[in-house]
Amino acid sequence: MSQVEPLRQEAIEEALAELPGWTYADNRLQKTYTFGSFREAVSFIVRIAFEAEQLNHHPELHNVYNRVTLALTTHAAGNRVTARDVELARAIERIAWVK
Ligand SMILES: C[C@H](O)[C@H](O)[C@H]1CNC2=NC(N)=NC(=O)C2=N1
Repeated sequence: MSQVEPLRQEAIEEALAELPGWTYADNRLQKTYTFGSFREAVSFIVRIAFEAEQLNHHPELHNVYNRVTLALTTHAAGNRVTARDVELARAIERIAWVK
């Protein structure tokens, strides 16, 4: 399936141009979101969980109080960034804007 092929560096950079705050490092797309409270941060995580299940693609999640750090990579592509990670990052951006 083409979606599980690793993206070329140029494709990753193109995608990142439309994903403010996201970076590419260690074969992952990463971003840290900061909220007003722990409750908001956990709410964000729960909404991501539903989206991840819909997409059948799951982020690595790390939470400290009001911060949530996400790392996206595709296990099925040998832990490389694929179009599925870009799709999930876009979905997460939409979720982050809905308060
Ligand atoms: C069977 C199922 O499609 C796979 O296990 C899915 C589930 N979620 C996944 N999430 C991520 N991040 N990478 C995967 O390769 C992946 N594979």
